[in-house]
Amino acid sequence: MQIENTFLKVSNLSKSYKADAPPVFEGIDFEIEKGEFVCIIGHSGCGKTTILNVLAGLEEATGGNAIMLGKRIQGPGLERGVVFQGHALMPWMTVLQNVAFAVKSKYPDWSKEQITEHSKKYLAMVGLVNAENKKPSELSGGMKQRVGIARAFAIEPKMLLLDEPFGALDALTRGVIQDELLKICKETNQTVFMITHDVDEAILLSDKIMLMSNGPNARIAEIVVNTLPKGRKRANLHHDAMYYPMRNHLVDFLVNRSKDLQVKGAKGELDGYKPVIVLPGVDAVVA
Ligand SMILES: Nc1ncnc2c1ncn2[C@@H]1O[C@H](COP(=O)(O)OP(=O)(O)OP(=O)(O)O)[C@@H](O)[C@H]1O
Repeated sequence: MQIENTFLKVSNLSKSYKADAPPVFEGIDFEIEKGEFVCIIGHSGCGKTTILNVLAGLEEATGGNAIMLGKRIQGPGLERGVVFQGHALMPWMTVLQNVAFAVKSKYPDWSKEQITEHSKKYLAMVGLVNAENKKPSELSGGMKQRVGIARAFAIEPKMLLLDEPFGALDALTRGVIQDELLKICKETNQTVFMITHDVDEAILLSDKIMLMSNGPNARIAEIVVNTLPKGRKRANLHHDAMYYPMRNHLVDFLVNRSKDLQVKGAKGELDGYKPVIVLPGVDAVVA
């Protein structure tokens, strides 16, 4: 089977938490290329976090598999960095120590100086040089989230997994961190899988947006190609001619179409279903 050329290939993934209940999701197929930024959107409970946890190796799928760079994902690994909504910092460690701890796990042979220098480089990237000796309890929510991002980037993961990392932040802080994330991803050609509920965030950041139908029996219903040119800026995004076709398409899905597949899935009528590939404002084709 020729899988080595695809960075990440997810095939026929399904998950059931209870044997006597329908699966949360099933028949999940998608691919991510190196350097791609992919967002996933869907209503609460369709299984987005479960998929991310399978990719992180924190959860086992019931069926199917996820293959990254030719190797099946099994268990957590430092080639994948995760940022959770709740930032999960170690409260007894300083900002620098939180990042350095992760760096030491990834590069156990490095000297203390190397680890410190590397950690500081990533703290600088997220604008936290002056906070390196603070404890998490002394930081704002936005600062904690930046430490989580610096920590995830500092282990130089091949894939970054972001579970609504900005969900709890105010709009201003969120915007600043989104800009930082975009900049770092561009500089490092980072591959990203990100869960968000915010369609504007998805339009700003992503190369493609996967839309999940409602659970149980959730599917990837559509893969929407982001037709807005790269180099996007929050301030003028809404002036782009592609912005409203894109935004309307995403919102229409969430409001109107997200339930459509659920009924068919519950009747077992979706065997072999492939997501529709959509280019809003341009065209719609079935894969
Ligand atoms: N450990 C678990 N045991 C049993 N059921 C679970 C477990 N984790 C998740 N579920 C169920 O699986 C379904 C999908 O949950 P998941 O958190 O993956 O959804 P989600 O799309 O990320 O939701 P949200 O947008 O609200 O975060 C939900 O119905 C949830 O109750």
